[in-house]
Amino acid sequence: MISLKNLTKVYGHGANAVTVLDGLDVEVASGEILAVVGPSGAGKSTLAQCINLLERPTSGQVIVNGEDLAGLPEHKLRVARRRIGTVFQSASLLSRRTAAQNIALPLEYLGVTPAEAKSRVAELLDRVGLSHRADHYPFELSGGQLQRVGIARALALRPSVLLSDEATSGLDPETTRSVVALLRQLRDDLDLAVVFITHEMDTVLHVADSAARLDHGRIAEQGSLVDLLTDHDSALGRALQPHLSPAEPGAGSRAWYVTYDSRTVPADWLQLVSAEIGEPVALLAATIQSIDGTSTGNATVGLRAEARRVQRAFARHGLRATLRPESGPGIPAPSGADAKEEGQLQWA
Ligand SMILES: Nc1ncnc2c1ncn2[C@@H]1O[C@H](COP(=O)(O)OP(=O)(O)OP(=O)(O)O)[C@@H](O)[C@H]1O
Repeated sequence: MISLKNLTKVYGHGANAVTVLDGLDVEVASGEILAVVGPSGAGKSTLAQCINLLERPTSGQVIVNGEDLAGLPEHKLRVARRRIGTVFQSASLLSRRTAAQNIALPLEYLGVTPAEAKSRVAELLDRVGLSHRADHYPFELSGGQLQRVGIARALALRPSVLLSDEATSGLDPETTRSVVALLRQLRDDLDLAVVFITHEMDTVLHVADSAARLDHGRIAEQGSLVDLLTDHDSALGRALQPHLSPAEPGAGSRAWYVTYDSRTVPADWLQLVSAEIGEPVALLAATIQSIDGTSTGNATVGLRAEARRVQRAFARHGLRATLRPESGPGIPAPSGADAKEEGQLQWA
């Protein structure tokens, strides 16, 4: 497991000081993949460098298996760093070495005997599905294969933490899927704590168990994927949902944005809500996925019924509905009790 406590990184001094990471508290258990997302300049690369101690944090702790690595003197840090394997965006392999020789590098630095290194490399190549490419040079490998070699090399010294710094960025969707599947397999087989830093939101849904959003050097939000996706008010949860372009509601109907607000939404909620409100629910857009066996998702639906009735019906089945702001124009304004109620509603 890895935990970051009050992790802070300041570049420069005095009037030129820039606080790039500002008191981060993050914990990743063994067997968990945490995705860290955030816009450009949020501090993701700096975080990666502080986690693998290529940069010393200005203050705070990087605790791996109970020991604070950030506080270690340089000579001890070299050894302690082995507990964290890093996979970079481009696998950065040595071009004159074969896949097997690249994977062997960390073992050579450590002074492992050639026989031991050979057997460990063979085991790692097998783990990443590249035994048949052992003697190939980087220029003979595809982007996905290069990343697999990078992953094998990162695992050579049996780390307990794997740091993936934009490791799937720039790969095509199919290759990304296969690298993601490999990371999940390794997480399970080796009980790794994985920190997966990315700017690609759609990859997060496929790879992570939990996610944290970094913004201006602070953790703006974090939680398990299911919690984030079933939290109607979570900006990160909403950003993780695939982007949809809903159809227009019919004349006289209003568009409602509906999210799964519980882990126990019945599969036939559409029929149930429709029966309860007493009118057919028009489905304008929807995305539903299963995360760890829990259904999550959102839908945009069109309904004529008055607001409170709609919200109650959805809430009874573990869903939360808010009127979409764009449903206003062209749609008759609510009157009477409806208008009063809707003044109290939160726009999606
Ligand atoms: N060595 C440095 N000295 C001063 N400022 C730095 C240094 N390294 C990074 N920064 C600043 O820290 C902030 C965060 O940079 P960082 O590269 O960590 O962000 P990022 O989230 O990885 O961005 P991107 O997704 O564009 O790579 C930026 O404002 C950057 O200018």
